[in-house]
Amino acid sequence: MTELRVSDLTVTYDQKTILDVPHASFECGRIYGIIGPSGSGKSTLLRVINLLTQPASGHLHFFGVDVHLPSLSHREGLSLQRQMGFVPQKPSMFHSSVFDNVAQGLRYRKLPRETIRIRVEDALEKVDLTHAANQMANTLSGGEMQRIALARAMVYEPVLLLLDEPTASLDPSNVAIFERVIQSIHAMHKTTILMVTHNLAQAKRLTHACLFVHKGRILEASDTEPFFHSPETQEVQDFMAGRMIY
Ligand SMILES: Nc1ncnc2c1ncn2[C@@H]1O[C@H](COP(=O)(O)OP(=O)(O)OP(=O)(O)O)[C@@H](O)[C@H]1O
Repeated sequence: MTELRVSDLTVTYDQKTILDVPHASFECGRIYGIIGPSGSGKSTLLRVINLLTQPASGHLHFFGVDVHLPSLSHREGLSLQRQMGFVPQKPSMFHSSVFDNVAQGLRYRKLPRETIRIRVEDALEKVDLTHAANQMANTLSGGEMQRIALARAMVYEPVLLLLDEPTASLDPSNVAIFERVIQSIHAMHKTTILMVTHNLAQAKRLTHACLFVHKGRILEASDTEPFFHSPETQEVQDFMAGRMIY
């Protein structure tokens, strides 16, 4: 069942179109990789879906809610945004404890104190940071901060999780931990996940389907197995083989 869809989407900067997506759809409960060369528009696509970038045109069908993106009100945007979790490449930490960093979103939502405590403890356990709950968040390692960001994004149980190159600056052991956490979160909640990644092996390991973005367009989209083993376009074949694409 398709639950997330964008249509007639264009993003322009200085009168130049940098994203042009007539249609893209994502099924509920699957993990998608968004792949493509640098500057092709991957992050912009993620930011449009997260309502951080306003497109020149486009509709978003978000789990039963249809919105015209250029005329979306702040209030409506906020209510949709609260159903999504976003993990950027380099998350910034609030100057407070790990616990407070994860609790912040729930406090904004004015949840009862005890509910917050239970949810935060549960999220910290999932990302294996229970032991660090009372430490200052900005004293932790890059890999641990990335897991705090994931806990922060997951703690209010979003229906959609958006990851923008979340492991790009991590060493292999932290990449492995982060991937394990993603897999266990997905197994537990069946969250729909969209992940921009430059790491092809990671996309193979984690995703059910992939999209290839090139020059602002989605050139290819298919399940992960055929995407990697029988790509249809020359550009994707070249990209997989490590050749320059134009
Ligand atoms: N705020 C902005 N103002 C002007 N141009 C922008 C802006 N944000 C992005 N762009 C341009 O839009 C294009 C797509 O950028 P985007 O960050 O989406 O690419 P990307 O595929 O995620 O790249 P990378 O893999 O290097 O992160 C690039 O040419 C970029 O320079």
